[in-house]
Amino acid sequence: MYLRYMIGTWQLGVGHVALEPFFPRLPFILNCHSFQSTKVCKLSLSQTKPHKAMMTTLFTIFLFLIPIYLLLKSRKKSLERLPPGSLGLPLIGQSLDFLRAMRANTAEDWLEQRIRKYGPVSKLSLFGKPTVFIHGQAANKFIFTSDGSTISAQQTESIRRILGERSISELSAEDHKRVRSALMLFMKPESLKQYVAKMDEEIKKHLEMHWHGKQQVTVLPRMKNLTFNIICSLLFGLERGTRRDELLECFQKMMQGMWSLPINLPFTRYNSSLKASKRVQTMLKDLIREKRVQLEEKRASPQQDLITCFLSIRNDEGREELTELEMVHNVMVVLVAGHDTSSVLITFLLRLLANEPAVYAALLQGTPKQQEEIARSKSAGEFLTWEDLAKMKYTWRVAQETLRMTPPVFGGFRNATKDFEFGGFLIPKGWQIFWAAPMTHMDDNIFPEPSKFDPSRFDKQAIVPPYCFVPFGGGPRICPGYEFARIETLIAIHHMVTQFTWKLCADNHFSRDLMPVPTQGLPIEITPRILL
Ligand code: HEM
Repeated sequence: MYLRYMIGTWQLGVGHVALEPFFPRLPFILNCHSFQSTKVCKLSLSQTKPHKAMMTTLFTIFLFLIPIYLLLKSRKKSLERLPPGSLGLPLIGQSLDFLRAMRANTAEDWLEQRIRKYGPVSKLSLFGKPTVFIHGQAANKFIFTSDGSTISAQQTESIRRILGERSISELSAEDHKRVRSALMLFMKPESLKQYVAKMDEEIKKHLEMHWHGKQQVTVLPRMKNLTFNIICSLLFGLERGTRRDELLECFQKMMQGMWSLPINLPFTRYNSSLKASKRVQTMLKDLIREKRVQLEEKRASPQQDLITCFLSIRNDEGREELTELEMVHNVMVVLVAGHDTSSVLITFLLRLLANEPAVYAALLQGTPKQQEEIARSKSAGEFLTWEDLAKMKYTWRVAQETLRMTPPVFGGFRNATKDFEFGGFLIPKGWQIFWAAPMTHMDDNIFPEPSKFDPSRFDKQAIVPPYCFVPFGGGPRICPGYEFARIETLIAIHHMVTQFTWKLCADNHFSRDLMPVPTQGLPIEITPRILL
């Protein structure tokens, strides 16, 4: 606003009409320059030498002012084409308001208010950067499918400093494809099939240790622990022990400061997050080096875990396809992207099943084959198989509906890599673009009666319009952990519903930090269940 005001004032000062009082002879000077041969002019020029000097000075000033005038005019034009809204205070912008709304679980309303006030495209400032908020099916499609020449997926500088500049989310074009295909080699369904039994074992162990013999469980922290352990064991081959505990401790510190204000002073959350990130990186480097030796000595196999898989992918020259830094940063990003999200999904599924007895009953005993029947078909100690998971269709629909109503990832950012137009507005190079999943998930034109929990919406995937159900994002950057998350969620829910019943001990509210967090982490009272 201040800038606009200044430019407006400038314009008045140098504009054609306003200039005349300051330079009453300006038309004359111009005429002189262009028509020196006219009689009047010749006469005038020959009159006095000081007069001529003054005119030359004024002419020089004028020539100097023209480019400034044109620059400011085009700037003003650009500013006028920016989306409506305010950038707020420098650095802080609307970050605190937004974080406050997230914590109060009113972020959807906060965004709706913006839409009512400013329309479908508006500007604001989040996490230290000017930002444009866009929403809806077309906006999602644009965000998820635009290539790096218009927008890039880079995280904010503050997050990049924690997660590293070579992580998949920072990379674009060929680099992104190269790292993503390395990741997908391990994360594709055909590969993950082999790990169903291992995941099953990890989940059973978790229930034995933390659920059986207990009357109360606080779900969210337990699930974070579980999903962290699953990733450590399956993706990094890091089994239970002090090393895993130390990694977990550092990792939790790192996560705590990720979405705080990026002020790097000794007492800030951000500062301790940066320190924890350094420690996590050192630990991962050590792990990678150990695994490299194990592979060389044939004590490990390429398919053993994600790290051995990364180390075994070779380029045309026979060298490792990913640099060591890329391995470290991508292992970190998988740890962050994979463990919090899935733990939130499982937690909110347990909350939902406590609140919706009919859904719980259908999931347990419905037809065709649901969880109870699948459990009955297993002998003691036998692990679930890929085929068992294929039968859990209703459970996954319930999970999808949970993801629609409470997406673990509220939204995300992209960066404009050049000036471009969206919705008739200019989005300048360097600005962030912010998308939010609930804006389509809770749109009653897309999902009628959006506040009603209705898993049948996902009976036939085809009826959900594209780019409207986006808990896993979309396009070339769609979550590569989708299948991994599906498998661990189905196995966890299978064991929980067949071995326990539960009821909530606290109220039903939740806040967002940025992930959804139920009151007190969702304490539940559990009772063991016997299969008949
Ligand atoms: C319920 C569970 C999960 C949800 C809701 C979820 C959600 C998302 C979303 C929305 C994105 C896209 C962000 C964007 O486009 O800006 C994403 C990307 C990503 N996710 Fe997930 N995710 C989940 C589980 C996982 C798991 C289990 C892993 C790994 C083990 C994982 C790894 C990743 C990675 C590496 C990316 C970045 C992909 C890229 O930039 O190409 N996610 N996830």
